[in-house]
Amino acid sequence: MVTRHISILGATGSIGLSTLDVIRRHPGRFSVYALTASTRVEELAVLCREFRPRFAVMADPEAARKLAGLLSDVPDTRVLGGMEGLCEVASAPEADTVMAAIVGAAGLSPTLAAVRSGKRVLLANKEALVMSGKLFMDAVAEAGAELLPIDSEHNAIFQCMPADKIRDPEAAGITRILLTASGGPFREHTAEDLRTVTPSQACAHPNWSMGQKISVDSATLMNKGLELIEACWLFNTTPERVEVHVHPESIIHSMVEYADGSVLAQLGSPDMRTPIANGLAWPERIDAGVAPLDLFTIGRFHFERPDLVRFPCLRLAAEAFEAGGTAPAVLNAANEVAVAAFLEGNLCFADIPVIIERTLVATPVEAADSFDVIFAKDTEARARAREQIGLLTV
Ligand SMILES: NC(=O)C1=CN([C@@H]2O[C@H](COP(=O)(O)OP(=O)(O)OC[C@H]3O[C@@H](n4cnc5c(N)ncnc54)[C@H](OP(=O)(O)O)[C@@H]3O)[C@@H](O)[C@H]2O)C=CC1
Ligand SMILES: CC(=O)[C@@H](O)[C@H](O)COP(=O)(O)O
Ligand SMILES: [Mn+2]
Repeated sequence: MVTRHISILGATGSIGLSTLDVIRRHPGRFSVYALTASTRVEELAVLCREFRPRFAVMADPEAARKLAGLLSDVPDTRVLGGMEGLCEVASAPEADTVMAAIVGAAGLSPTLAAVRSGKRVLLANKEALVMSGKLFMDAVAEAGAELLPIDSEHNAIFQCMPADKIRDPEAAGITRILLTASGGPFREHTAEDLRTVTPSQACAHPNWSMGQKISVDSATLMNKGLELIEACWLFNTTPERVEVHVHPESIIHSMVEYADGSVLAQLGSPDMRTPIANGLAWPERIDAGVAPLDLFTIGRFHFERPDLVRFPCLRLAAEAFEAGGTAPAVLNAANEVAVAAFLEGNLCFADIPVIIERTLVATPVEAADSFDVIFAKDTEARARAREQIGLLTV
């Protein structure tokens, strides 16, 4: 058994901690090369004491100074700071695998650094791919990186496809991808109710325990919109061949339909350690610490169509993908700004799609010719989204 040397970007988050839980179960198989976080210094210090990585990186330079102080008696671990430090550990030759689990656009540069260094990249940070689409996939191909989907739906789809036809589903006889969605905590709320829901209600996902930003995305259905775009890039397909099925139990993580009428599905308890273990050990299977599925207790599965009137974010994402160029980067930036404003109590939940739509209208689409164009659009769209929030709240 060859030991994999892993850098975890976003180690203190929900995906980061689940990744470390799987690694903890297989001491000979995995070794931790680097752990990174943004501001949660104490949490990263505790993880460093347990896993003894060669590097620990705080995106925030002041936090990096604090971490160096906390780890002054841990000589095995060198502390770095800032985006430079993140990119350095993501591309270091000593690591062969990178878990990309930073939330949002902040993950794009370090994830890209890992891709360009030809690593096995375990992609949880869907925003990086949504923002840069073709540029990102071209970088994967050019560097010969091994991109494995960690997002539960995409990992399920990956498991239901022949491994050598991931980028050529038609050649595999695949006719459709059935992307499942829980519907989020407000699936049965009226449009009126959606005006008064709180951040803590939005973050209380019915089935998954996740970070705040993705939890709000699940509640607006923007998560499914981002995942629709993610599926199109990962599996080289079009939105017409991806159909969202609301499945409130979150047990079927997605399905793949074949020309002969077969539909293959991947099922499991809603626990991210399953797709994470799949990516870490692929093509082998290892224990993830996940309890066996008890279908007798679950009893029934339900399916319904998404309601695009109450949850317009899914429509907005499909339209941005259709518009192409920099539109998905604008969608993503506006969503990040709107979700942050909602979490801070400065925007009503029902106005999240309003801000995104107005930002998309106000920001001209350009050809996505380079990553520089994407980063510039991201900055421009954030400023426009903040302007729109200001207009709405005066
Ligand atoms: N949670 C889940 O089950 C799933 C998550 N994903 C995706 O995985 C990614 C991570 O999600 P999740 O784990 O829930 O998020 P969390 O908010 O729980 O964790 C985010 C991690 O990123 C770090 N971080 C935040 N901002 C920055 C920044 N500006 N620069 C560098 N690091 C930063 C955080 O550090 P700190 O702790 O210091 O703030 C933390 O380690 C997202 O893209 C999400 O969409 C996909 C499928 C499922
Ligand atoms: C665990 C995971 O992959 C999340 O993206 C999850 O899918 C969120 O659930 P819904 O967006 O389906 O509510
Ligand atoms: Mn998902």
